[in-house]
Amino acid sequence: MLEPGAAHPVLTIDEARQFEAALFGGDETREWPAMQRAGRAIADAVLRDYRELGAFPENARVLVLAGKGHNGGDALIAARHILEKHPRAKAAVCFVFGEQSLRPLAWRAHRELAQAAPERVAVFDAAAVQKDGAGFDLCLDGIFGFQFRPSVDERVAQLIDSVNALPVCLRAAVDMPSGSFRADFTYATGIVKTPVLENPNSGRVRYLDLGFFSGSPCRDTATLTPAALAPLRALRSSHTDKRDYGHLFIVGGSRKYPGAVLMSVQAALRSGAGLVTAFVPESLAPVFAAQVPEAIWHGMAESPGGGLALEDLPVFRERVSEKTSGTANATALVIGPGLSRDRESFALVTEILRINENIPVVLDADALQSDIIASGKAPRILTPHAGEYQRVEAAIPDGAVVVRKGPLTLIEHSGRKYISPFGGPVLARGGSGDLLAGMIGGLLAQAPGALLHAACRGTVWHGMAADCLARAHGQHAVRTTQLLDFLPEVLRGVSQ
Ligand SMILES: NC(=O)C1=CN([C@@H]2O[C@H](COP(=O)(O)OP(=O)(O)OC[C@H]3O[C@@H](n4cnc5c(N)ncnc54)[C@H](O)[C@@H]3O)[C@@H](O)[C@H]2O)[C@@H](O)CC1
Ligand SMILES: Nc1ncnc2c1ncn2[C@@H]1O[C@H](COP(=O)(O)OP(=O)(O)O)[C@@H](O)[C@H]1O
Repeated sequence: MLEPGAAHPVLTIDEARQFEAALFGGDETREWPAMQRAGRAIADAVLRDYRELGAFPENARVLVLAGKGHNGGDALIAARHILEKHPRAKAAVCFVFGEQSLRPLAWRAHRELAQAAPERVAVFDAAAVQKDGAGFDLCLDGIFGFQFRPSVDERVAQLIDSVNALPVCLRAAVDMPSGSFRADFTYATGIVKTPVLENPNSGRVRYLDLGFFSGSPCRDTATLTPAALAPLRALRSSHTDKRDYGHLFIVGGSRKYPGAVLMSVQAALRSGAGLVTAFVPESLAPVFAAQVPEAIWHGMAESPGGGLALEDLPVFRERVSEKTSGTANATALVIGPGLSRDRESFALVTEILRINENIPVVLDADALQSDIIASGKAPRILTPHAGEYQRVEAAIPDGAVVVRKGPLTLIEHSGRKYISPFGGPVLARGGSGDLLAGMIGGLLAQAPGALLHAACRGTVWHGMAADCLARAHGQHAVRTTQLLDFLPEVLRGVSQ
């Protein structure tokens, strides 16, 4: 179990309906403040995410697609906040079912928007939206909420299709994309509902915590929150030294993929681990030591293929058992980054997994092979991407923590699932996974009994740092390892 607040439940539509009925009892005086909070949270999140594109344009054109109910109200309130922050921005509001169809709270939200910026808000009918060749900087989709039941009527479907075809820099859906609306981001207000996670039109799912939940989630599926990082934000105890922060051993690298293990080591060093020792092919060790002197580099005999040879197994065995700086040996292992598919290296790591079954291990990349993941009994975290997951799925041992990486990373353990609503396509470049493995390993080395915590915390931290990177420099012209420079910012809450 994670600490309270680190994960909030993901609910089915029926559960969410019951939950909201219990929370608000259909009482508009209680619903209105929640709608205000949702609208503000959407505005803040949209403007923050927009930074991945650059500055929000001074003369931004914002298209608001408002349905009849709460989602329309949330979108209208969000538009008001955006216009208040950007005094030259304009909103085109399309009441998809007509202005007269608005329910009381959505109507109130509309009135407040119109009063806040009367000369900058225009009502567009569907035809005006469809004809708008100039396009929009931002579109807020608040047509349907989770009360929506397919199917969408023909007229609305056509409007959504034409909005999909318009030039729009960022498409944001409130709570759930309406029909076929293709969102770049979906902002789940207060509750993440299961269909959002399955909808291919959701884009990136952002959870906006409106304070509905406290305590530990009692559901099988939960969404991780920034509170998962809380322990990393605390001051370290004064009477400590490096021996108190774990010793991570990383095994990997090959002549074919030298860089992957170097990236894992760099990430592990940034995760707070006291000591990091890397076991790499001997031809690589001196170069790596010159680049990253904080790690202890151990050159191992090389196989003819340029991987780690089996011959140095006794050396590794000795290093695992000996004391370093008077402290215990390795407190966690990471095996796999850049290992390559060398038979000897596979044999070596299979044996390494049998040396000490008390040391928890992260198995990544090429170490994700059925025979390897089944070797030994040490507690383990597996970090497969979709292709690797397919390769090893049938062999995953009971009790393993599995970090299923992808656009929406899912962490599975003992029948529970935790999703990470952080990170984005800026991570779609070689090395992102190597960094994640190093971070999870470094966290695990510091708390070797807490596998689930290390997996969740590492994934959240990595994803949030990726978001900061993309906001600072965009998604395109960056290098994977730049993510590491944003790890402190995530913990210290600077300009997120
Ligand atoms: N700079 C470097 O040295 C880098 C080295 N790398 C190393 O490259 C080796 C091979 O890694 P691969 O990840 O290509 O693994 P594999 O070649 O084992 O991929 C297995 C299967 O998964 C598919 N696949 C690959 N990436 C995927 C993704 N992100 N999502 C879904 N399916 C995916 C592939 O098409 C393939 O069918 C590993 O040793 C890895 O550590 C990579 O980490 C990239 C950076
Ligand atoms: N489109 C995306 N959105 C969010 N995260 C992504 C996206 N693409 C990749 N990632 C993340 O980047 C990492 C890639 O890992 P992996 O595929 O193992 O790459 P590598 O080749 O660098 O080891 C994972 O953490 C994955 O979740």
